[in-house]
Amino acid sequence: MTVRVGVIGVGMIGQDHIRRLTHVLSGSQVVAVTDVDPTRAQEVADGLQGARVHATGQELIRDDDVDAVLVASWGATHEEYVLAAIEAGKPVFCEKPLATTEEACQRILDAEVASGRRLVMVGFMRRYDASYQGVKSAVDDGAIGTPLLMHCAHRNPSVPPYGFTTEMMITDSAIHEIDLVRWMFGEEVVAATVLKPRRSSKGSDDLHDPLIVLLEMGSGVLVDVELSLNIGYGYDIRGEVVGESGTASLAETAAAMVKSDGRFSGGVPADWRERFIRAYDVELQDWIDAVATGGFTGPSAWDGYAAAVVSDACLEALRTGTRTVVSQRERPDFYTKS
Ligand SMILES: NC(=O)C1=CN([C@@H]2O[C@H](COP(=O)(O)OP(=O)(O)OC[C@H]3O[C@@H](n4cnc5c(N)ncnc54)[C@H](O)[C@@H]3O)[C@@H](O)[C@H]2O)C=CC1
Ligand SMILES: O=C1[C@@H](O)[C@H](O)[C@@H](O)[C@H](O)[C@H]1O
Repeated sequence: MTVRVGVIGVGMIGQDHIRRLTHVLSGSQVVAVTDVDPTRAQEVADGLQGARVHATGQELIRDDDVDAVLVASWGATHEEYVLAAIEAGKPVFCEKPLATTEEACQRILDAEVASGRRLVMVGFMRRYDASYQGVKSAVDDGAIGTPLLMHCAHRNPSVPPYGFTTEMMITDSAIHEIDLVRWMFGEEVVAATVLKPRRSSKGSDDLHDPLIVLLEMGSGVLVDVELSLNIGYGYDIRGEVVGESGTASLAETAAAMVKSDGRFSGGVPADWRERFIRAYDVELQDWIDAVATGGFTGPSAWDGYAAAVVSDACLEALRTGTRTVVSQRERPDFYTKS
């Protein structure tokens, strides 16, 4: 079966996912697109054979020729599309974040549970990255003993000078580490603290860049996340778990290390598209395969909700400068199989 996909939001990642669905992966075809920028939607459709442009996301979701929906519009718009897809009984891949508030995520959970079918997958692609999977294997196998700490760095070369706020450093960027550590350690984050180091002059005046986020896991594992969103030199994602008897770290990602003239050097990825290119491929193929067989896979709406709750606690910690306890609702049995 070829899964006929409709894409809502055809900006950077929407177009990148369309490229992989069309040219890299198997079993799917992009048959419809929409965007609040109709010119952009038309340009993207023009590059696809026979894809139609819908005036709205709601219209695209109702299209009988669309089997499954991919949401890649701005975070605050995700809720209405995910809810509409659930109502239409269509599988939906939603880019992170699932929604921007805990309340919005709760509405999605309630709707999905009421529908009786697992339809939502959230785009936390780091779970599909081979290097993160290697670190997780070392943790799970006991190769480094009981885990105690994790150090993470999330460095973007730059973010737009307008429109990218300090809060988005949490909701848009740190949300990846928030999901990652829940997956890595198989437990929940119970408290969060956000520290504001000396401010970089490279970001806009109202951006407090960098930040340090401290996440306390239920078992006592402490995670520190450095968020530097105007680091300049490239897109650099780092992670190291410290255990009682060893450490496990993400490897460097350069394809080659060149040694010459008494020096060594290797490339740093330009952006998330380059760094996680394989992870996005594997993630979306996994989704297409699950949709084709009527099953479900990957990070669930519950994972999206759990990350949002922690993200909200981080925002509170950022506002108040204090350690903030995370409290989440009881996990419905519906999500036990994840
Ligand atoms: N998993 C990952 O590593 C990444 C995930 N993302 C996520 O993907 C989403 C999109 O991000 P980008 O592509 O970077 O942004 P973008 O700004 O490049 O693209 C978003 C597109 O959505 C359109 N749009 C906005 N509101 C809409 C609405 N109500 N209905 C239809 N279209 C709408 C915009 O016109 C734009 O074309 C965000 O949720 C972001 O957090 C983005 C980059 C990487
Ligand atoms: O999701 C992403 C962006 O939206 C976000 O702005 C970046 O900081 C992340 O590294 C990238 O993966």
